[in-house]
Amino acid sequence: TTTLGFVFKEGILLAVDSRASMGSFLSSEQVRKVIEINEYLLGTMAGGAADCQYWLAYLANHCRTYELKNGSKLSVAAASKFLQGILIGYRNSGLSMGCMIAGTDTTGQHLYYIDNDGMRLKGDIFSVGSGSTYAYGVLDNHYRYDLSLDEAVELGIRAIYHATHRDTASGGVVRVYHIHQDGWTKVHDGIDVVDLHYRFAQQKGLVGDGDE
Ligand SMILES: C#CCCCC(=O)N[C@@H](Cc1ccccc1)C(=O)N[C@@H](CC(C)C)B(O)O
Repeated sequence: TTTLGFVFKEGILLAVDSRASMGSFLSSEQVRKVIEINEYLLGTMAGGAADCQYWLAYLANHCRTYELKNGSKLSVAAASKFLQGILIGYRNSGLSMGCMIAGTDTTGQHLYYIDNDGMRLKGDIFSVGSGSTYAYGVLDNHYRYDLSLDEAVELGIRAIYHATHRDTASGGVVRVYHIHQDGWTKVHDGIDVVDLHYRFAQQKGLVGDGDE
């Protein structure tokens, strides 16, 4: 998996791949690694598919229950802290989860990283998953706070593409979400990384894919 998120002047950009694997076996190219917790919160998944799916759905349920009971929404900080509390409770029990919780609330847009150790970090740029080192190479090189939405989308796509090219556990399609003050918008629901490969190869003037 390669997932990434960064804060920029127009909000937060999230981009993920869609591959699931079990060792060298490719179990899916269509996983949805961004969970739409509600219209103002998104979660990303990396690590154990079952662990991520279950606990992010559990968080979504908690957010909805809280809203119905209290007539107000949980902040991004509170929602991410709730997940952290669960993972702390299951420390050393074998959960494998590297998640981001990103969203908008009355104080603006916020991005958190949470993992199975119970680590919770607020930040401006994260990449999580087996391909994250490759994505950071692209992100750390080209990130600017002042990116326009189109530039941010382009950067997210490129960073995920390069990670899927080098990391065998990442691949499939790229999904991109934009979080802004009114909630989130799905920008791309599945760009095939093979198409991106040949598009970028063309731009580089590589006729084939480099191994003629
Ligand atoms: C579909 C299916 C089976 C998925 C098995 C399964 O969880 N694979 C994991 C890798 C893993 C993790 C821990 C133990 C073993 C195997 C996987 O593909 N994780 C990706 C993200 C999830 C959300 C799809 B990514 O992190 O590579």
